[in-house]
Amino acid sequence: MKRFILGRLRFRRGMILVLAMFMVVLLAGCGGNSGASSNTEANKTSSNNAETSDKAVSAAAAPVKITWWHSMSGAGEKAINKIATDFNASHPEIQVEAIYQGKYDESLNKLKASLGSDSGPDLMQVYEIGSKFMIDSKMITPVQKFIDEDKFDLSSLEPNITRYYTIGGQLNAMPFNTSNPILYYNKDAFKAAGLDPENPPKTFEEFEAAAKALSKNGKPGAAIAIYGWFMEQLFANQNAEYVNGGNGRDTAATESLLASDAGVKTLEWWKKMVDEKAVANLGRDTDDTDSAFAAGQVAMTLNSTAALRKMVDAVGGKFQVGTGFLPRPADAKEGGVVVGGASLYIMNNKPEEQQKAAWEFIKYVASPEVQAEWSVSTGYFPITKAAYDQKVLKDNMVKYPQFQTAIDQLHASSASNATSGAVMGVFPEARQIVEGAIEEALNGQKQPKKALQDAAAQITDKLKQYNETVK
Ligand SMILES: O=P(O)(O)OC[C@H](O)CO
Repeated sequence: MKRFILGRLRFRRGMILVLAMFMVVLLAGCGGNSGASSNTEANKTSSNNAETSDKAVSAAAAPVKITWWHSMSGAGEKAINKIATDFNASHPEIQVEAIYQGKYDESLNKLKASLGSDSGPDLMQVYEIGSKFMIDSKMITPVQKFIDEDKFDLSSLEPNITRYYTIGGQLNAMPFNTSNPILYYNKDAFKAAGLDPENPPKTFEEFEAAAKALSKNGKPGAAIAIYGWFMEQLFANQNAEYVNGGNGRDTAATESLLASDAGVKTLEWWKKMVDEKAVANLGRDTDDTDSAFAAGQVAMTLNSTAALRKMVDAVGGKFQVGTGFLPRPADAKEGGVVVGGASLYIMNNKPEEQQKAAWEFIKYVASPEVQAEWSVSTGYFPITKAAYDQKVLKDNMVKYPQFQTAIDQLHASSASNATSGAVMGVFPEARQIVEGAIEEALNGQKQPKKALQDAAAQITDKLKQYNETVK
């Protein structure tokens, strides 16, 4: 593809330069022996022609412009802007404009609103749970098309990552920012509470015991945000599927399994800790739990590895930040985490030249060098194994060994439909419904099982409606 675009531009540029040089030689020849003034004239003419040809070159070489909508703020946005700037500097034939469009939900809604017009982007970052919707919408060109045409080698990509985005036998989007949820804990507070700072809790039971030990005078020792992603991950960590149809991967999901044993066990555990005042309920936003953790108000929390750079910076050495795996019930022997974060889609309503330029950019973003820098600047782990050989990543691991946890957790996850992640077109809505159910249970409005059953019925209903529309 790059060869195609570059080839066309270079051919045009080359032809213009050859013509310009021919004119210069011709005019210089015309000046002949006519002395200094004639030479000056010839030089002028030559320089005029060169100027004309430069203009022609720059007009002919006008870069292909592509817009990239993304949802990264803070450290992520800074890193994204750097990627785009560096790419533009090294690829003058393509210019990428990165535009922040709000959090994942918001940017996807903006994309939906842009459908039917060409006001949308060329390249779109969509969170993992938007995958099925993006495919069913038929508004994308699967990256598999470019991979095949370009014979792009996927072998160095993390299989656990491509597994998530391989739906319908092909890679529809290129993974970009990949994460999983980890435990963040305050090593100093652990020491003070008589807990082992080098041995974070691994099970639900150990987490509860640690949270109690860290609680003081009715002030909870931990906080967990009401984030549907955690429920999804805590299911996978018990190797439990979230929807039927092999987690929606074998056949289209028609039923939510939210109220199954894995869900009930998880929500009962969570509610018990809130009732015991071992875990604080600070609402849905992980920014609030992060702030409480960074301020030393709670000593354990859960969040994406994507928050790691920000967290380490926010704590600023006030205490030692420890990281651990996401806990699971002691009797759950298998499972693992699902790849979170987002991937990049090429929109199919843009001219072919722009789609190819978007693919060029994707390849750059997937390179070991860019992935290593991206990982160090954020906490997302690299999509390619080759990034681990990059010095910048190696140095960062030495300085911040916490960055290793999510990678180890990813590699420790067993491969199954549960850990590949659920697939459903109504996932964004389903996540909101789940968060409502968790709230109802934690606030005591409903028993955990009842809250989950009601939510599961709503999701199943949405799945039914959705499946009707995509038939
Ligand atoms: O915060 P991120 O980017 O790690 O994403 C978390 C979830 O996967 C979003 O659905």
